[in-house]
Parts: sequence; C-alpha cells; structure tokens
Amino acid sequence: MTDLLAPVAASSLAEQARAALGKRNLVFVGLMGAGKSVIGKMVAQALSIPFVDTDGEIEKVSRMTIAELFASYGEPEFRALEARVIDRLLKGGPRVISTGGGAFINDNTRRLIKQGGISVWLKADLDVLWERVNKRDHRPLLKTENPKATLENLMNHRYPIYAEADLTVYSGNVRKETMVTNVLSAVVELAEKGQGK
Ligand SMILES: Nc1ncnc2c1ncn2[C@@H]1O[C@H](COP(=O)(O)OP(=O)(O)O)[C@@H](O)[C@H]1O
Ligand SMILES: O=C(O)C1=C[C@@H](OP(=O)(O)O)[C@@H](O)[C@H](O)C1
Ligand SMILES: [Mg+2]
Repeated sequence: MTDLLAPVAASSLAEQARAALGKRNLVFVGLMGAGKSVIGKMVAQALSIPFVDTDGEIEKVSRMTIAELFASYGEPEFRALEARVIDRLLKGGPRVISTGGGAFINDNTRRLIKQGGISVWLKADLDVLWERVNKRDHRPLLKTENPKATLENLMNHRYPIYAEADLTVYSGNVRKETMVTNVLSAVVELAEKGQGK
C-alpha cells in the first residue's frame, strides 16, 4: 500500500513547491560539477515550468562554445555577457535557471539573482565535484596543470559567497531523483518559514 501512495505524495510536494514559488524564478548556483544543469532541468520538469541553462543560452546567443568565448574574448567579456543574459532571463519568471559556477560570484550578477529569484546553492565536497568534472574537459577554468587544486582554490574562494544563497541543498552521492525531492522540500520549507521573498 505504501508503494501505491508514494507517487501521490511526490506530486503533491511538487505542487506545493510550485505554489510556493509563484512567479519567482528558482536559480541554481554552486561550483562546477555540483549538478546545477542536470538537477535544475529535472526540478523544472517536476514543477512544470520552463528551464534554461545560462551557459546554453550564452552559447546560443554568441554562437560559440563557452570554451571558445573564453579563448577569444577572455573571462571578463564572458562575465559581462553572462550578467546580461541572466538579467534578461530573470525577467521572464517563473523559470528554473541554472547558472554557470562563476555567475553568483560576480557582484552585479549576484545582486540581480537576489532580486529576481530564490537562489539554491548545490553544495558538494571536493571529491564529489572532482569525480564529476574530471570526466569531461569542456570547462576552460579547469585547463590547468593541477585541475583538482584549481577546483579546491575556487571552493575556498567561492563557498562563503555561495552561502549567501536563500537555500543550501547538499549535493552528495545521492540519486538525482533524491536531489530533486530535497530541492523541492527546501523550497516548501522556505515558504512555510515565511521567508520566501
Ligand atoms: N546526484 C548526482 N548523482 C550522480 N551524478 C550526478 C549528480 N548530480 C550531477 N551529476 C553528474 O555530474 C555531472 C555534472 O553535472 P552538471 O549538472 O553539469 O553540473 P554543473 O552544471 O553544476 O556544473 C553530470 O555528468 C551529471 O550527470
Ligand atoms: O565556475 C565557473 O566560473 C564556470 C562554470 C561553468 O559552468 P558549470 O558550473 O555549469 O560547469 C561555465 O559557466 C564556465 O566554464 C565558468
Ligand atoms: Mg552547468
């Protein structure tokens, strides 16, 4: 009997989270490999609202890959474009917006996100992140002699800033579906606490 009831409980959690969100955006932040792109898309599906990944949107408007943008124009230009894209996307809520790892670190972009949505930091340990990112080589910031040490340096610098997000959800070695449930529960809890903006 419990199994038969489980899908009902799951859908009502999504409905509660959707109601809690209203017209606001749900914005995923966190380091490379935390699961922003993958979990963000699944959360949007659960909430039945549109999903957009800012890196994907940047690649679409620039007709270049992120790696090409970094190589041709450098990180400051990429950050300026990222800020403009995020500013535009935040205006069309409700949406789930998965940002690239550096977006929330940029003062201007962070301010825009704080104004335009509920931010969720997917927080993960170094070994989990490393395990996930070292399987692919499309992230320009990790093209260094010791990418794991680079990731650790980024962690040390960025974690206090990610901590400013409205919600923190731990992204450990748990199933993606469990991550989705944990994010939805955190959104509902925030609303219940009366702290939803
Ligand atoms: N909870 C999870 N369990 C297993 N693999 C995961 C989990 N979360 C993310 N991943 C995997 O880690 C990799 C990085 O995820 P991604 O969403 O691209 O991270 P980000 O956008 O934060 O850099 C992908 O291959 C994704 O499938
Ligand atoms: O951490 C960062 O500064 C970056 C993270 C990347 O996105 P993911 O976090 O989705 O990998 C991408 O935006 C770019 O390579 C820069
Ligand atoms: Mg991503």
